[in-house]
Amino acid sequence: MTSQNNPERWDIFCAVVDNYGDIGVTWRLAKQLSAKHRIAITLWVDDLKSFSHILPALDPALPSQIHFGVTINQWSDPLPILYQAGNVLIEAFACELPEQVKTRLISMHQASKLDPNAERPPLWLNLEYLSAESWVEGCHGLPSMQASGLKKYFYFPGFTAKTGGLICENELFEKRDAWQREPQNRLDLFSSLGLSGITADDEVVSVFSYESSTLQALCEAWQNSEHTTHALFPKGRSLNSLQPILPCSVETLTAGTQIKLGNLVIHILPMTDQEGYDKLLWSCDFNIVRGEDSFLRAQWAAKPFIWHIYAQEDDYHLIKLDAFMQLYCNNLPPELAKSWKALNLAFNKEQQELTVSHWQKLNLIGLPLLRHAKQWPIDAINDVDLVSRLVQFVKNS
Ligand SMILES: Cc1cn([C@H]2C[C@H](O)[C@@H](COP(=O)(O)OP(=O)(O)O[C@H]3O[C@@H](C)[C@H](O)[C@@H](O)[C@H]3O)O2)c(=O)[nH]c1=O
Repeated sequence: MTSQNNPERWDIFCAVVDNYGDIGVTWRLAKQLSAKHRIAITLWVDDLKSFSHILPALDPALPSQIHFGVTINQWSDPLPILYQAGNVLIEAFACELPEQVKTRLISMHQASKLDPNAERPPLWLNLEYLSAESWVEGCHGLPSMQASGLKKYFYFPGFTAKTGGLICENELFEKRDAWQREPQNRLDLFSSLGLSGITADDEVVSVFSYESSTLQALCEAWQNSEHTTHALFPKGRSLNSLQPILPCSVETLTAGTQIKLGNLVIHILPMTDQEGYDKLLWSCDFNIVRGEDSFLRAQWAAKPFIWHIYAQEDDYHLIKLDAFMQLYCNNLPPELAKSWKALNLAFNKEQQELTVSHWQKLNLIGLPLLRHAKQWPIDAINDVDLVSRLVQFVKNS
């Protein structure tokens, strides 16, 4: 089936490695291609159960269903639904395509070599992970010749004009600004999430990170600080690090639970859909985020943040962290840049005391950082978002 105004049909394949990032990014991509460009998108996902955590309306038992105009198919072996080649085929993050799909691509390729009128295979792209490293510009868009003679192109998201860009929906910033202009919105959101006792003057921090001993250190600092801090933790990995300071076992915590420790109130959040999570980021004073998608959404939220980067072998993630921090801090006053970088580095290296001391310094210089956080999305988008660049890339290929 194709969409009303656009005859194109694209397939996206996503294997959920662990966590929610792979499906989080591909789901945003699929929704935007469908909504903005009216392309008929089929998203094939191998783990619908994980997907349902960020799309609660999804029924993991169904082999095929439609949400936000996107057809979502179960990817199991063999595929429960016949793969019918469209115009474009995206494999997310180098996932290994199903045999049936590869066989189909090869037979289409061979047929089109013999007969110029035969249907051509779809344009095949591999969507890569986001990185701010400079080599990305040189690799974005390069083809790789497969043994079958087919070409696969590497599509690299990135922060500069020569990369594939960043996923950002139309009018996202206008919607965010309208939300943030009205202070009641955040209070209404908090109460709709079952959070009570948050007043307009309280500091609110969201925490969606991996396990880290620095979380305990930060919580202890908030506990002893002079003002009230509300720390919002979606049920998940970051909570494991708080066990030593919790009065009960982490396993018994459910959404809505509140734990008061001195001037700190820890709230356990339900996981919401992505639109709900965006609003949460817009509503907090500070966000601790991770991985790829929440990291980008924290930037679009125009609020200061710590990025807990996904750990890689030989500490390669620290190189990626540094590349991003250089870029993010380009237009920041040197002292502030130093402080924000030091905080992020200390958090990622699990240096507890340093994290706390840099956090405390950051509070003193909070306002310029907030101003920077507001300007950054406008600079980072570099005129055109990822989906627009991707559609153009496909047209030019
Ligand atoms: C907390 C929360 C998150 N989310 C979404 C936001 C994101 O789309 C997604 C989380 O994804 P990330 O922030 O990328 O973090 P992650 O740690 O879950 O994913 C990671 O997975 C690894 C396998 C990848 O290699 C990493 O690069 C990274 O993407 O969950 C919700 O929709 N609702 C929620 O309540």
